[in-house]
Formats: sequence, structure tokens, C-alpha cells
Amino acid sequence: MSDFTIISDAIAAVVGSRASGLKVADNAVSLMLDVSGLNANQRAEIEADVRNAATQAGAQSVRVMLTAERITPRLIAVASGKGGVGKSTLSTNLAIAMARAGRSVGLVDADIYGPSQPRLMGVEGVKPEAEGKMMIPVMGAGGVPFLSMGQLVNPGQAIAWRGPMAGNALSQLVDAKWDNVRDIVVDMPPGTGDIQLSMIQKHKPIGAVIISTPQDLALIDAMRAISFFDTAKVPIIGLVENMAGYLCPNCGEMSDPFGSGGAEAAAKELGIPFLGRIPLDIKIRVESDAGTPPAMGEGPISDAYGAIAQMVATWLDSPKDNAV
Ligand SMILES: Nc1ncnc2c1ncn2[C@@H]1O[C@H](COP(=O)(O)OP(=O)(O)OP(=O)(O)O)[C@@H](O)[C@H]1O
Repeated sequence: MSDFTIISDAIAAVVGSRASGLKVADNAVSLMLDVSGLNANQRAEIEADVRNAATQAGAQSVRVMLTAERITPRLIAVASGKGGVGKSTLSTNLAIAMARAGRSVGLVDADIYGPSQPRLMGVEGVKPEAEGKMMIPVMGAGGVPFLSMGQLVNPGQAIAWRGPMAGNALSQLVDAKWDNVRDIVVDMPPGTGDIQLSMIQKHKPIGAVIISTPQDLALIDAMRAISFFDTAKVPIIGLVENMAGYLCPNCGEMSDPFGSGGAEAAAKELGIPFLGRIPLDIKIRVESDAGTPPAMGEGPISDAYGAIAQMVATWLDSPKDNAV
């Protein structure tokens, strides 16, 4: 067998058809490696695998050029019928849990009423750089690239916006230099008005995750959000119940200050998936506010976000009519 065939077979054995343009001259190897859809860690790993395989097959130097097709990220809207139910906290932790599971995911804070994500992502005050007219996402907690309305405007300035302005501002965040990010979790403004409608009409999300607390009144608002996305023909990925049970740090007893199970029952009634339940736990607020959201750590809370991320990932990977 020629050196070329030995090296080519060794590379194909580790990366299949991702390698192309292989050249071998005097044991110096060069090739192109398609890294579309892989995150930064996976890119580094696959490149190292190729280098090892080529070296073990006899190459003395290996030059690898990474290439990736430009992909348009899919948007996952995280929405709630009303404010204060934990939508931003879920968005951050969902994105981090998805990234931990090896997915190439970004986060956009589209909540013009109170962009809180820069703090949760540990990048408060960090201004994104631009390449031409394109913003470059900043690297946030858990290695998740991130952009926020709070980086576009001063606090309070966006409150007076009408729908089209909000839609245009979202364009700046979504049409940024996301490189190989496949999915972007979008923290939507709470509610179901003109602003939210403009945003989803302009940037149709592939699906929506709705979050609610267990009280009846909150669930009525969540139902409104669900029918809002239904009307806009955005599929519902599922419903999350937040603040669903309180574990007393002193006596260890579990209580349900806002009730529990209401969201699961509502999801069943509506025929939409129930994605999981996050307890009321002060650690969630403290760690999120400190820019180290609990999904980055270990334990039951991190596991709960991980399980929701897994369900969202399964939904994204399942065949669907509106797949991009
Ligand atoms: N499961 C939880 N346990 C304890 N605190 C929580 C939990 N979920 C959210 N919080 C806290 O509740 C407050 C509101 O949460 P968050 O900002 O995520 O809500 P929101 O729905 O995005 O609100 P807004 O409508 O203002 O955007 C925050 O202080 C957050 O840390």
C-alpha cells in the first residue's frame, strides 16, 4: 500500500467523510476537515484525532484546515404568559445544560423590559465587539456564546419601543456572527403582545418552551402563551413548571407554597409535553445572580435542568415538517 492510502485510510477511520483534499508529499500531510455543527471542544477533539491518526500512520507533519458551512441557527423561544416566573433563569440554565450535553448552542436575551441575562451569564458590562456590521457574541457562563438587548441599549430605553423596533433589534442579535452555533435559546419578553408577535413573525422560532409557576392564575397566563404560539404556528416543545416545591434548608421538609403538579396536569389536558419541574430553591437565585448558574454544577438542580435540556434536544433531533 502507498503512504497516501495508509494515511488516507487511517484518517477516514476516525473522521469518515469529514476529511477532504488530502495531500501527502514526503510524509508531510495536509487536508481539510469539515467541522460543521461541532462546538469548540468537539472541533479541537476531532482535529487532535486526525493528527494522531495521521502521525501513527507515518506522517511527520500534519496541516489541518478547518472548514464549516455557514448555518442559520434555529431559534428556541423561552416564553411565559407573565413576568417573574423564572423565564430568564430557565433560559440561561437550559442553554448551559444543552452545551454541557455537547450541543452547539447560544443564548439571546430578547427581554427588552428587563434584560437580566448579562448578570446571569457572568458578563455584566462586557460589550460585544463587531466585525463590520455584525456583532460578535461574547462568551458567557458555561462556554455559551451570548448576546443581549442590554448590550444594545441603555436600561429603560427600550421600554417605549413598538413591535417593529423590537423586531429589528432582535435581528441584530440573531444575525450576528454565531459561526457554527446550531441552536439559539431566546429569552423572550414576558407576555403575548405586539412586541412578542413582531419578534416571532420576523424570526420564526423552530419551537417554544413555556414556563409557568404552579398557581392557577399563572397557569391561565401560560395557557394564553401557548395559544399565542399556536396561532403564530410555532410548535410548542413543552411546558416547564418552576418553583414547584420548597425544600426547607432547616428541617429538610418539602412543602408546596405555590401548589405543585398544576403545570403537568395542564400540559396533559392540552396534549403538549411536560418537560419537567424545577424546585423553589434559594441556591438557584444566589448562584444565577453570581453568574454561575446551577446548571454548571452538580446535584439535583443541575440534573433537573439537564433532564429538561435532554427533552428539548430530543425534540430538536426528531423529524419535523418545519425543520430548517
Ligand atoms: N426555581 C427557583 N427557585 C428560586 N428562585 C428562582 C427560581 N426561578 C427563578 N428564581 C428567581 O426568581 C426571580 C425571577 O426570575 P427570572 O428573572 O428568571 O424571571 P423572569 O420570568 O425572567 O422575569 P422577567 O419577567 O422579569 O423577565 C429571580 O430573582 C430568580 O433568581
